[in-house]
Amino acid sequence: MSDLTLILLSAGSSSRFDTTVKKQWLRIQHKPLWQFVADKFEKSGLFCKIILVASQDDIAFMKNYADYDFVQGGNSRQASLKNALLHVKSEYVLVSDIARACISEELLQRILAKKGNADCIVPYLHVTDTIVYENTTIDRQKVKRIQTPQLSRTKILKNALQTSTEFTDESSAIVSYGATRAFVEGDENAYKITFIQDLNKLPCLSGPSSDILSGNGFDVHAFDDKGDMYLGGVKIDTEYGFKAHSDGDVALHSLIDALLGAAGMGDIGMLFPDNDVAYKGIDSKELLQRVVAKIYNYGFEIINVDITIAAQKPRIGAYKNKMRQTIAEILQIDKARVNVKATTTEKLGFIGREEGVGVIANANLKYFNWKMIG
Ligand SMILES: Nc1ccn([C@@H]2O[C@H](COP(=O)(O)OP(=O)(O)OP(=O)(O)O)[C@@H](O)[C@H]2O)c(=O)n1
Ligand SMILES: C[C@](O)(CO)[C@H](O)COP(=O)(O)O
Repeated sequence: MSDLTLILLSAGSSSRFDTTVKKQWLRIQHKPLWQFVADKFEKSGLFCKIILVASQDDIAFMKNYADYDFVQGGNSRQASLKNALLHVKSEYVLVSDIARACISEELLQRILAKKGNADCIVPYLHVTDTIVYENTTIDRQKVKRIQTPQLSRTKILKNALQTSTEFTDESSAIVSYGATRAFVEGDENAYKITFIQDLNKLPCLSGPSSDILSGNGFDVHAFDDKGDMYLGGVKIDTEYGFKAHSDGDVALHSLIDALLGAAGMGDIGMLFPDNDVAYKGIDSKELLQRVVAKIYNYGFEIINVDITIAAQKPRIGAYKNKMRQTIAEILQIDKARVNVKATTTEKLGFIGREEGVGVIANANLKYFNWKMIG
């Protein structure tokens, strides 16, 4: 049985990456980056346990992809690491940034070959540029660029992190604690994705699949003889509204389900339960905005949507253009890619009897093509 646990840190918010997608959700074919990295480590068969640290929201979605041990992250890299360490019992722990996506077998073996030589084994690279610190040129022979993965004695690392000082890597905490660090040669390919331009430096990654992912949504709301009516994000001029926990915008609810369906993200009730007071009377445009943010964060782009409103009443024609405009703005796509249709049901069924409205929607997504940028 291995005495080594792997912790993959994936709870960052990608603020310096500065684009709509979080870097851990870039796709390699269909796989998110975090899964691509985790699967590669898992294949080595070296670990008794693999822990993925991620945000609470992400974990809910990550579970759809793979069965790793997921642990909720904290507000800093170090806080995330401390949360993960609570679940580590093995003598040794290897910690790596998910953002270092191209870790070679050779680098891993170089690190593991030194196991036991020091409390922390660290890969590093030489510096070849001139280094100026404030206004002084310093001896670059004495400077090292530190990478991950880093191999630590679990007990020492846990103790070293019992401090309020924030360290940017494990080895710095361990040295500050008075324990020992040994270096091994790093690897330029183990580059950390920090800025969008770093996507140029990842030889081990192929781009995302160009498949189109489609989803559908269906929702019905009964009329209420009081209240305001909202449909497709637009206030409709009626004397009646919809019975609902939210504002009852059945068109946006159907569209949300279509988007979630295409992304494989469940349904509206899972995200916004209708017994949660937080959503009482909520503007459905806000719900759509939250879903759209997730869709982009998780590495998707929206190609087009199509909505059919089945209503004997009210008449929709005069509002269609405003609905398209409103929805396009929230989805951050051209109005031309948002289609809204309306139909009666020829007086048949509950819609024909003017008891309520039903809406079906379709959405098509593709993956964010980071290869075009990188
Ligand atoms: N609260 C945090 C912050 C960072 N990380 C992880 O630590 C690694 C190194 O962090 P960095 O590259 O800085 O990622 P982000 O924090 O996402 O980036 P930024 O600082 O630009 O927001 C990443 O794999 C990141 O997911 C983490 O697990 N928990
Ligand atoms: C741990 C690390 O990758 C070593 O170089 C680096 O310190 C992480 O820094 P970040 O600011 O959390 O990306």
